[in-house]
Amino acid sequence: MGYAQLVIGPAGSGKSTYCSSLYQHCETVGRTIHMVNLDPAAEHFSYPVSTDIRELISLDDVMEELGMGPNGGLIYCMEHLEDNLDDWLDEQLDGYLDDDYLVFDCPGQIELFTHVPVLRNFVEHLKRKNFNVCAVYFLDSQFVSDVTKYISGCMASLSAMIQLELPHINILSKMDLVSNKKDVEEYLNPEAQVLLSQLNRQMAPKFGKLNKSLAELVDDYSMVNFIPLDLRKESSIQYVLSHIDSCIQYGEDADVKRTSE
Ligand SMILES: Nc1nc2c(ncn2[C@@H]2O[C@H](COP(=O)(O)OP(=O)(O)OP(=O)(O)O)[C@@H](O)[C@H]2O)c(=O)[nH]1
Repeated sequence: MGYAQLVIGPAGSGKSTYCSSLYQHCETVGRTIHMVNLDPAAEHFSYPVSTDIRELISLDDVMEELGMGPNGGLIYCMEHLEDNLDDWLDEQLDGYLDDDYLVFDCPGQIELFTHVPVLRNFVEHLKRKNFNVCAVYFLDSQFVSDVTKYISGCMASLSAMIQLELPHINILSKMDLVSNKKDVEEYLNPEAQVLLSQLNRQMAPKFGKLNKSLAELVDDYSMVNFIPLDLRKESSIQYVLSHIDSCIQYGEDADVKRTSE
């Protein structure tokens, strides 16, 4: 059994920075994790990359050789990965041991976790290879400065949840930029009534029915709640990690083995 985090979310939401801080944190506490780059456009890393999609295909090459633009090129690269799950990916995964813990740093193009099936097929492949996988969805805390932005962030996260069908954790990133923590509190576990009154305050009355449906949708999927992450604090990283670990049952098998010995 292997364990994996799939780190997803819009471009610039803080995925790679989280990966780097998580790696450092694990080093400090003496825990081994392996970082996998799934972004064919990435250039610089502040963590050691143990597996890199750019060894299979890079966005630069695709743009140069096929004359594609950055977004079409990225989808092309990811579809190429999908075509190579049984050979390239399996060869990479065979290099890891049972119980290894992988962190996949994904590209930020939103279509990859809304309607393009590449990541879903990628995840299905990992599951067949006996990995317990958790989606870790990043939303920039600046989204909670405005309820309409917040709702759009929730909708994107919901669509990733529905598309990937994985245990799913939402992270509110860049908490160091939030000066008043009280401002975000009501968004961490949002209540339909609070969202609705805020939406109605900002939007024209003709959107009343739409606002009600959106607020109820977020409330119905009570899974749409957020864990705040402040990378300046080790305790905050540890808190997020322990939530993810419990989602993928990391550590539980080891505990069972220890008790039965
Ligand atoms: N203040 C602050 N800035 C952050 C934090 N996390 C990321 N950033 C900044 O936000 C920008 C984007 O961060 P990345 O980690 O590259 O975001 P990403 O989601 O990997 O972006 P893509 O690779 O484009 O998908 C960078 O300038 C980071 O320095 C944080 O916790 N606090």
